[in-house]
Amino acid sequence: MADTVNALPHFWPVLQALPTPVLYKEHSRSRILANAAALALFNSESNSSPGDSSLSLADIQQLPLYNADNAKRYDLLHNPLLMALSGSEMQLSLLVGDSAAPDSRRCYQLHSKLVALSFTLHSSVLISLLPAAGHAQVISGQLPATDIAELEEALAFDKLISLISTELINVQDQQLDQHIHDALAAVGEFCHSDRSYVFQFTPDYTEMSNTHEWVRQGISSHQAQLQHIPKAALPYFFSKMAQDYVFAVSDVSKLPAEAAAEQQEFVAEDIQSVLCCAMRSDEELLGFVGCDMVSRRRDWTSTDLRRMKLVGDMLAKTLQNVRYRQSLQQMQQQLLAANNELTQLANQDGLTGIANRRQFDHCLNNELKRCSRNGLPLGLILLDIDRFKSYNDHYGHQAGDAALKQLATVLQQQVKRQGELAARYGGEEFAIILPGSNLSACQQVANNIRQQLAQLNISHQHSDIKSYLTVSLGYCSSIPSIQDDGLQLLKRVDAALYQAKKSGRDQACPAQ
Ligand SMILES: Nc1nc2c(ncn2[C@@H]2O[C@H](COP(=O)(O)OP(=O)(O)OP(=O)(O)O)[C@@H](O)[C@H]2O)c(=O)[nH]1
Repeated sequence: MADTVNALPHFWPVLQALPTPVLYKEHSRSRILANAAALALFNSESNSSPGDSSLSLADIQQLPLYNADNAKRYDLLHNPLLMALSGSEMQLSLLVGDSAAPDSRRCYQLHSKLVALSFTLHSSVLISLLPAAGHAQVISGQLPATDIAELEEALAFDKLISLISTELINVQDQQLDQHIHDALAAVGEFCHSDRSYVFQFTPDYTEMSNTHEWVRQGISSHQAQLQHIPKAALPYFFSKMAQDYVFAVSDVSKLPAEAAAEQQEFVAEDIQSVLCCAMRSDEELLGFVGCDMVSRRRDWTSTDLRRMKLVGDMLAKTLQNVRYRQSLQQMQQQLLAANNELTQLANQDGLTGIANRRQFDHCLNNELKRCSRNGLPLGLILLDIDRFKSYNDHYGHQAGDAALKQLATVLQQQVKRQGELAARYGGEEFAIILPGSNLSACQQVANNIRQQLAQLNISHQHSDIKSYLTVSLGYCSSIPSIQDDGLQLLKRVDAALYQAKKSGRDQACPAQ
């Protein structure tokens, strides 16, 4: 993944070195950073690899946290770390430690705060655990009645889903995979399944691929083999999914005869029970989310179904959002490219391809202001082909067009520096803007143009000037004042061009 995604906040080394366990979670990221003291505290329960300073939501859920007042283990619904990570500011005592050895549990004071350390729009959460003096008195709690337990479990699941969906609402494209993985891990842990996964269908519903997977420790993964599975390989599954949007099998050995291919696949993956729910958005079947039981069989209940459907709906909306966003971005890029093309067309002369009058006016205005601000001279050359009417008359309009293009190429070669522009001013008249050029530099450019045109030797046997095509040029240069406008400058350079014509053509005259 890109460095920017994994990059640690700049203040992290400070928190990392603190002797106090600290957790830090940025609003827009699923990752929960844990400093060395926190990793040491949670080490035995965390799945994090050595050297990794982050924990997942699933890691946090597994931590053995106990209420300091009654020594009861916190369930998911009341887990203070999860509550703090979802944005509740709090301060409370809790016990952390071994479930088998109550005496080894240590008491911590949990402080959580919403902070804006990373200058993002959204707050981040900073949690610290200060060791508290002594153990709280352990009170043996009573087991809750079954219906309360069920209610609590249902509430806990809803809380978990709301936590995950909050993460998914703001998910950035490059974080999507991590978030889906976190969601699958949380669902897998919560539903006590051995695998949980997401498959996506191709838009024509002829193939499916296992795009995301979570597996319990010790359970084998089959994701690599479950890519591009054609409809023909698992016809029963594909038709069930398209028809019912659910595939729930409590005992795979009891699948009907027409599901022989599916049964063979389930046996190969050691699956005893399987539950899959469609991910649908706007009636489109995007894929499905599912879970497997490997270590034991399980009779799926309506609650299991409801939960899996909830997760499927949530992931479908997320995937669809990402797709919308991607197609919107694509459309924006196409619009931008079309816009650029239009702007270019609007500023280009159709015949010669150099700047047109519109771009010339715009550029002259800008350069006048820029040179006036910086006290720089602004040079301007105006030129006109000599005896072009007779050229057209004798050689034809098409040959005239070709000559205009050749001249434009010569002019374009003169402009190299930033702000310089060669343009077709109109008809057979051209202009060059030369910011920063004094009168002698302009004269130099004008002479270059005459020389290069002479070298091209575009035959004009009907000219009374030379036997080839020539141009007359007027040029001027001055440091513009703030009141100067382009019109005054053009009048001066036009008068110089008129002078060049009057003096016999094929020459360059400076403005007075
Ligand atoms: N082939 C072609 N000719 C053009 C184009 N635009 C203008 N012209 C021609 O340019 C010629 C300009 O002629 P005039 O303004 O009479 O000037 P001239 O014959 O060049 O003579 P002087 O400028 O006095 O040397 C006209 O015949 C126009 O038709 C164009 O896009 N293509």
